Amino acid sequence: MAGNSRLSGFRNLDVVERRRTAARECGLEPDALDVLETGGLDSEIADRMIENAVGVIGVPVGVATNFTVNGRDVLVPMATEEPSVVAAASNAARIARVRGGFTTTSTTPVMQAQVQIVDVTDPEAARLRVLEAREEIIELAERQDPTLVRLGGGVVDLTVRTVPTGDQTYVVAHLAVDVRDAMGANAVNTMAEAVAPRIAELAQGRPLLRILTNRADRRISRARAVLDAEALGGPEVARDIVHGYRLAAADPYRAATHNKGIMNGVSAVVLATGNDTRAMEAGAHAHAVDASGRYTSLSTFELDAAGDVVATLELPTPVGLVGGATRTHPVARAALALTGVTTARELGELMVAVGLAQNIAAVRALATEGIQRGHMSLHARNIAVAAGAEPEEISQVVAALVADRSFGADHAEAVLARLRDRR
Ligand SMILES: CC(C)(COP(=O)([O-])OP(=O)([O-])OC[C@H]1O[C@@H](n2cnc3c(N)ncnc32)[C@H](O)[C@@H]1OP(=O)([O-])[O-])[C@@H](O)C(=O)NCCC(=O)NCCSC(=O)C[C@@](C)(O)CC(=O)[O-]
Ligand SMILES: NC(=O)C1=CN([C@@H]2O[C@H](COP(=O)(O)OP(=O)(O)OC[C@H]3O[C@@H](n4cnc5c(N)ncnc54)[C@H](OP(=O)(O)O)[C@@H]3O)[C@@H](O)[C@H]2O)C=CC1
Repeated sequence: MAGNSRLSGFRNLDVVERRRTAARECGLEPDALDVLETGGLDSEIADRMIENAVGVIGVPVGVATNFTVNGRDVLVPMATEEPSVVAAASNAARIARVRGGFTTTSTTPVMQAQVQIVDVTDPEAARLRVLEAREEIIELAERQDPTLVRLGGGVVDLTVRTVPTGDQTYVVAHLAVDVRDAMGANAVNTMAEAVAPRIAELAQGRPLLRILTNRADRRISRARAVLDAEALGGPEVARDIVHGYRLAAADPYRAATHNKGIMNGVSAVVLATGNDTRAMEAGAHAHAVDASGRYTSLSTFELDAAGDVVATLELPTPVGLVGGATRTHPVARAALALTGVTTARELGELMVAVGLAQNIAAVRALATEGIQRGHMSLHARNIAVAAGAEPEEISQVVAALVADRSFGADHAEAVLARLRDRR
């Protein structure tokens, strides 16, 4: 948690000053974020993390300001290669703050593993035979992870489905497990492999796939924010934001982009905290398919009786504070310390608040001046560097590109050549 996340002028500090300021606001030691200077990972650690390691890739980590979540200020670490993402999240958090920021809730952190049984002659009866052994199967599963059970987690449910396919109907058992502060994939996969032979015996079939489902629809985090119409730019802007959302709700072509904007924020926090970006993305896009099978918007925007915009977002949040790279990656540890979260649920809720902020900023820009002014002004620094600008030339090239509202590579090279000619 931060004492105060409303750090106006934070952007004008240099990188070291920003680290010191963020650490101070979050009550951390002054050097607590210094590991971010180098990315925290050398080839030796990398070699222990993946196979055939040949090195590491750097990704910038920024801090989003202005966030209030459930009445408490928080500074948010975001790892992203995309310009304007951190600015946009901070911008929308500043607007949401006017009406108290983000309110979040979440379910118990339940992940599910699937056990597929093939070659079953009587799948409907097999389903019931497996359910009749519910207690025995749950006990066998929980024996695999005494730590989790000791921490108050463990199996919360056993369900069995029959899944008809072209030539046979599979029996598919689901183990639903409260994984506490873990992402939980390894934990539930171990359980699934342990119980599969017994389930197959009961079903009188052959066990095949035993793996978690990334459709983590029993582990949901939710965020809601009221956006003051005046702070958004006035009642017309508020109405146009809702029109922008409605297109995403009705049209899968727009929904994919709308949801990508949400994931700009979510994935950046997932990556900064050493969590599994693919699991989060898979869960989110599966959740974007509605009951009729149509891909739609993950968020909603409505006008309330006062004419303010109320924005909501619900997402599966398969993320942890233990396991995976969360404790082995030094940057992940520093990033988690910055957030001050103490449970995986709080982390998931924070991610959803950031996703909603990102979505609000993008849709507001699209419903008003368009995305290019804000986004390209910040991306112009990359364009200037790609055109060959030296550090002392970058700000002049950026200023010219923004003034000309022209961001092509040829134009940047021409601006740079003119600048050098004038010297
Ligand atoms: C870019 C802004 C924020 C400019 O917006 P602005 O109104 O020019 O900014 P401002 O200078 O008035 O500052 C307002 C606040 O924004 C923040 N801010 C502003 N600039 C900075 C900066 N340089 N560094 C750090 N923070 C910045 C900062 O919090 C600041 O308040 P302060 O704290 O200073 O009092 C705005 O235009 C915006 O929100 N645009 C949306 C950009 C966006 O969504 N980018 C994502 C990439 S595009 C994409 O991939 C997704 C998309 C768009 O396709 C999704 C979709 O279609 O839905
Ligand atoms: N499809 C997918 O998404 C897949 C993802 N993965 C990967 O799995 C990894 C995550 O798996 P995960 O199970 O979280 O990792 P771990 O197995 O590393 O961590 C979970 C274990 O940590 C121990 N633990 C200690 N403290 C806690 C606590 N407070 N809450 C919960 N558990 C605690 C538990 O038991 P104990 O101490 O006994 O270990 C638990 O089983 C990620 O790296 C992910 O990329 C893997 C396969 C598939």
